[in-house]
Amino acid sequence: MTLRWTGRRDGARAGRRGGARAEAARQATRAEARELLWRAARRRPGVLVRLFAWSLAEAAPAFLSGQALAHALDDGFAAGRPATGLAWLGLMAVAWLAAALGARQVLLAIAAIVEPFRDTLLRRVVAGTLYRTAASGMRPDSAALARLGRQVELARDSFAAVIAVSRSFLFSVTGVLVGVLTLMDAVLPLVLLPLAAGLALFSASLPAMARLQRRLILAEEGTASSVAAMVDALRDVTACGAEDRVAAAVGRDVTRQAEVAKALSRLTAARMLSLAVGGWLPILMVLVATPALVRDGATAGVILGTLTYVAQSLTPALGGLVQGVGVNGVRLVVALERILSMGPAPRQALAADGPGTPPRGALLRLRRVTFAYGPAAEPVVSDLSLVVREGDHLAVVGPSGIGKSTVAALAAGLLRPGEGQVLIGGVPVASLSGPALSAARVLIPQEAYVFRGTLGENLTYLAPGRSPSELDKAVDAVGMAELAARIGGYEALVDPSELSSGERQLIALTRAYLSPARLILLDEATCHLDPAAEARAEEAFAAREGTLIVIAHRLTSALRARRVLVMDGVRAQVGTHEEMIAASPLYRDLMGRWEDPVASGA
Ligand SMILES: Nc1ncnc2c1ncn2[C@@H]1O[C@H](COP(=O)(O)OP(=O)(O)OP(=O)(O)O)[C@@H](O)[C@H]1O
Repeated sequence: MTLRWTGRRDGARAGRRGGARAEAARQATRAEARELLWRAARRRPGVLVRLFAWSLAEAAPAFLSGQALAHALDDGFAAGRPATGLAWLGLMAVAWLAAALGARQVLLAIAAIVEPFRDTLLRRVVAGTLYRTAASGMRPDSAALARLGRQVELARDSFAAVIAVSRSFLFSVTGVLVGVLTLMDAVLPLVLLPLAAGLALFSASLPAMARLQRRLILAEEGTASSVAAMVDALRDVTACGAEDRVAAAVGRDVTRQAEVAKALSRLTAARMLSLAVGGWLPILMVLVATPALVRDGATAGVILGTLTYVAQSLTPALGGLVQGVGVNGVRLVVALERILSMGPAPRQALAADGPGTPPRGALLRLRRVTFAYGPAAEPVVSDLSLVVREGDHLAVVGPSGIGKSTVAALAAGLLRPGEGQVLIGGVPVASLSGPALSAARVLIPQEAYVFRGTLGENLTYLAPGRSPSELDKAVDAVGMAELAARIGGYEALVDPSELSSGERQLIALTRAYLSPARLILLDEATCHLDPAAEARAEEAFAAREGTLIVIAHRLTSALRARRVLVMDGVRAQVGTHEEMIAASPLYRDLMGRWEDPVASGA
């Protein structure tokens, strides 16, 4: 057995690397977000064509309103031909009707783009949660799932809003500019130049606005989370007399949120300025330039038509863009970052294609393995190399949260390393198909899976076709004979809700014992058994052919193992119990505390 591990890095170097890693992760997440949005937009070209066509219909009033009013005035009412005037107004009414029809179809087309996008995100969130639950062996975090579900809804709504407003702006502005040009080309610069200036102002304020909007979303969430934590623990807070401290801590979050909101409202003034310049200045410029325009041949209708274009179409479209992109665009980016920073899509993370047959042998090799739970997170395992030979029995010990379960999940191929490689029997686990991986190793987490069915079905779940005598041997070896008799034998139905946690563990252990896998990983899989039952089960696995790795719940597991892997956060050391007592202060300390009831506080 060999081992190399640099452990978790600390200090300034780690901080710098952490910052660079976080930035790289943010860039990668953004690139992935862009790719997702782009894929969603072009997934159905037919929908895009429909969206374009109905957007034209929706923009009809933007193009026609000024023209219709100008003609209604010049050729109709001012020329004493009210019927002509009314006809032009009627044409405008038809354009509004077309726009109403178009608006409905536009909404349907946008829904056809954003709903599959939402489904993709939701599938990813649910599959990711299931995958992480399987890898960690813990209960699914339903609160986190609900939070991510809300982010998915937010992303869907914001995406829809961004498509709606940017599309509406493009079509309306094109309609207005073409309309103004056909009324009188001399008027065009009076509209176009302020519009360009307004857009430039808006673009310049956008990065700062996006930053602040992002900070506001995070601050709102921070306040909500600290208020929820306070409310949940209200009795504890009162019992400890910590009301003032907790109120001050929550107050700091509220103040932080208020400061960001104030800064954002100052920037909102800049946003209003861009709207004023791009949307209202053209009106002023047209009014001021009216005498000159009249001298150049502009009629009252041209002036009225131009003002209608600006006030009725251009200003609302610009306002929609400023509001829609400034707020919804940022919300979309933040929500996507949240969802994507959960980690890689499960399909990337799990072993998939590859040999359908399990590897020969159960030699486990971790080659310079580094793993972090999120793209920006500090690695839990860093540059770990480990060889556990066929037939070995290794116990993994270390303080809570140091990464023992993570190492077990990496060894079992449930987590894929960010760097390095895991091999079972010389074959990279990442290349094994699901069935081959299942046949090569079994990992039992704390939470044992027992389903409604017969005891025999539960025990032979990983090894169908085992004979009753084989079952008897396994049941006897692991120490569940008494339980099997109490349940009523292999044909008796098992109701998981009627079993204790320890009884469920015994069933899962016997199932693993019966499986063809030659590599067994017990991740605190005996934590609900009493010490004697735990010893019996572990000894049964140690006597079984193959390799055994035990994430120790009690330190007696280390005494039973041939080798011990001690993880202390800086280094990982491996050796026999005696070697570890001599070499590892942490191991000595753990053993000392365990053996000395006063020190251990027992
Ligand atoms: N799914 C996850 N997402 C993010 N962080 C995680 C996840 N699972 C574990 N962690 C973190 O990784 C670190 C190592 O966790 P791990 O469960 O491997 O430790 P452990 O040594 O097995 O702890 P314990 O003895 O308490 O079970 C911890 O800081 C934990 O909070």
